[in-house]
Amino acid sequence: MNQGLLQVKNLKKYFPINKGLFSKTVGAVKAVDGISFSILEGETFGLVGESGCGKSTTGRMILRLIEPTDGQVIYKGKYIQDLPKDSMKKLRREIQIIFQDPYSSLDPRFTIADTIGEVLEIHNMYTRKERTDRILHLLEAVGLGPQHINRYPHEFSGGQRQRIGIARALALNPSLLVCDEPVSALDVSVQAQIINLMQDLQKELKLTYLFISHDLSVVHHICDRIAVMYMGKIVETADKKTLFENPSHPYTQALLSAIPVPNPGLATQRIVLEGDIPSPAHPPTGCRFHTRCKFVTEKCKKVEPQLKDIGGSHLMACHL
Ligand SMILES: Nc1ncnc2c1ncn2[C@@H]1O[C@H](COP(=O)(O)OP(=O)(O)OP(=O)(O)O)[C@@H](O)[C@H]1O
Repeated sequence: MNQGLLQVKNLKKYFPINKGLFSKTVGAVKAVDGISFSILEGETFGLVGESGCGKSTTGRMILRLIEPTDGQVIYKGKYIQDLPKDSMKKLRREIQIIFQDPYSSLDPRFTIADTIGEVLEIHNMYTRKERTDRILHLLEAVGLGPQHINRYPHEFSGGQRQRIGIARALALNPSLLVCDEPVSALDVSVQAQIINLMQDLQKELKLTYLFISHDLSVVHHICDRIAVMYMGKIVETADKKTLFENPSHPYTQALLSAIPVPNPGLATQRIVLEGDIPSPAHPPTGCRFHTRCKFVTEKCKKVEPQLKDIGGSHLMACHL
């Protein structure tokens, strides 16, 4: 039985809002506000939603780049917030990140050999001679060649730079990759190449992906299961087929209605979301989506809906 590789339980991140000469805390941005999900070994789990809904903050807490305000992240049965420093260093090998913009995460003064070599060196992996072999092997795995090893980031195209970002993330043999909008900065044709590469690598190296994206077409390509986030909360979770064929939350329905459909016969009417996204510093009462929902009732304005199983592990948080 495939146990969850990673579990997130009631995870929260509130960023304090400080004002005035003495930086007094006057409120908080509720970036992530009590979310729970688990990721199974070998799957691609998508986290989708509009800009600012808390996707990247969730990813950063899983990597322990920032500490949660509350809740737990459990990796292979271990509570990562409780891990001592040396165990945390080992865990950092197992959970790696691929960024949206590899250019800003690659040091322009470093060649590719330096960039990947540094990661191996920090973790005391391989001897100096073995490191070069490892880097060549990684470059080959991501579709680059030995001729690239001594080149600098500016000598590569966007797609090639993302390949380098992937090679660097794979250098320590991780199990879980947090992929934070990994193809959003690329042209559509290059996006497809990178997605295909990621899928091939996943099979070959038995990787598990948390795939963060605002783009449902991309998520449709790569994800097995998907959680839809709105203002720090998960509003719906389902396997890909269920979510795309039977979206149940009005927010998911609106997001899906906005993506181009390959077969116009299947096209649904576009649902236009009313109004702007409210500020996460002052989230609406009751259901956070009620200010933009065309099915809103009095109950939605007062009572916060809980995420409930509506059948076949399809979870949804809506009063309707
Ligand atoms: N360090 C921080 N301090 C204060 N507020 C923050 C910080 N980081 C993120 N936020 C706020 O938290 C909310 C969630 O941000 P987050 O980056 O997680 O969203 P996102 O869904 O990943 O969106 P995007 O794709 O635009 O990055 C936003 O309102 C953002 O402004």
